[in-house]
Order: sequence, then structure tokens, then C-alpha cells
Amino acid sequence: MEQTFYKYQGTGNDFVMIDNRQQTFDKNDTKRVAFLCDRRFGIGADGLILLENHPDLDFRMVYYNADGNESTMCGNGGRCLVAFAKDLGVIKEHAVFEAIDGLHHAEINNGIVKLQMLDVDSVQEFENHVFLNTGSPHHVQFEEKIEDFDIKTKGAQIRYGAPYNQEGTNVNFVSKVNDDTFRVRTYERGVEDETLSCGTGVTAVAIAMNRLKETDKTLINLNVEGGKLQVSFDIDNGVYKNVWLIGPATYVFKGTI
Ligand SMILES: N[C@@H](CCC[C@H](N)C(=O)O)C(=O)O
Repeated sequence: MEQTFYKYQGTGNDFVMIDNRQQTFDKNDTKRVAFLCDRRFGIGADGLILLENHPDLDFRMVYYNADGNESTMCGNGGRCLVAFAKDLGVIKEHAVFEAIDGLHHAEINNGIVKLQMLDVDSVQEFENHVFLNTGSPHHVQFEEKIEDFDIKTKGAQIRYGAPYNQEGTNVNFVSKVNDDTFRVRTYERGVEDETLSCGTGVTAVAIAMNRLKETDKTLINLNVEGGKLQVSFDIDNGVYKNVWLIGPATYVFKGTI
């Protein structure tokens, strides 16, 4: 059967979007999802997202990585899905939707999407890295020479190594630009390569940098390979609350396959 799809990107993290409000998409067909995301044989994307009806909220988000497997929360994907929902006429400027990690509030204005992320109450500090979950698992570590760093090789070593092993983690390499700005490059689990941006990743970096006292700001700029994002939060007794991921989300093209 012919499938209509839409392509969106958020700071270069790109997604195939499918309107599944009529439940026509076979959600167990991992090979089909991987094919649609394949950059040579299919449409090409870091992930695929289904927009579905929800009985009480604006919509439901179902997220798959490029490898075809359903995965944990995707921050940039969530922002792109809000733009898609607006383009479909499902929402206006505000949205409340359900994703795998729970409920998300969002706002869209002039192509900029603000997405509320999970509260974070656990930030694990180790000798050379920090680990936290912002809807997806993230390893965060400093890398001075970030521009020349082999993200794919080093990221894969960490992602598949102990203690993460098969379940894995996303891996973020960070360098400090100034007191409120950090440069981030991310190796993404399920894409198994560097992506141009990772929303839950920059959220993890912003929180980790605050926890490590690299910044005392609560609105932090993150420069990624595909553009610029911001993360803001409040801190209440060591818990990061009211966490927002902010940045552009853009329609690219539409087609059938
Ligand atoms: N690109 C995403 C993260 C997607 C999930 C990740 N690959 C995983 O499986 O953990 C983002 O923008 O957050």
C-alpha cells in the first residue's frame, strides 16, 4: 500500500512523520521502519514518528530509531511532531501530548518549538562523566578537541561498553564556549552514528553542566552540528523541574512511497 509521509528536521536531526490517526501503519514492522529511514534505499532519516489520536490529549507520539526499533523519548522529534500537528491542523499554538516517557506540554511560535521535558531527579557523577535520563539515557563527558574528535568510534566504544552494554546509552561530548554556552556532539543509540543534534542530549548536557558547576545559569545555549538550541530549567531541592527544550522545527518535504 502506498504510504504518504512528511519529512521534518530540528537542527538537523531529521524524521519521517506519518499521520497514523486512522491506525493504518503496521507498528510491528521494524524492517519497514528501517527501510523508510535508510538514506540510500529509502527516504532517509534519524528516526520515524507516528502521530496518533489520544482519548484525552491533543495526540500521542510513537518514536522509532533509524534501526527500526521503537525507543525512548526523542526531544527533537517531539518538537518536530508539534510542528507537524500544527501543519495538520490538530493543534494551534499549544499542545499537550503523550510520549513513551509521559505527558509533554509544548508551544509553537514562528517555527520555534518549546517542549517541556521530564523532571530530572537523578544525576550520577563519575570521575570523567555524568549519567542521567532526560527521557532517554545520556552519558555526558568533556572533550577539549571536540572539532577533531572521532565521535562515531569513541561514541560506539562507550555505548556498547560497560556499564551500558547491549541496552546502551546515547553519548554526548561537550566543550565549554563560555559561561552560558556549550558545544555538543552526540553519538545516538539506534542510529549508531553521530547525528547533527539530539534534543534529550542537549537537555542532559545543560543539566549536567549546572550540576558540575560549569555554569550557574538556568537558561543555557547549546551549539550543535546542525544549529543552536536552548534549555531552561528551575532547580528545586536538587531536582531539575520545569525543563524546556527550545529551538526550530522545520518542514522539509512530503511524498508517497
Ligand atoms: N534524537 C533524539 C534521541 C532519540 C532517542 C535515542 N536515539 C535513543 O534511542 O535513546 C533526541 O532529539 O532526543
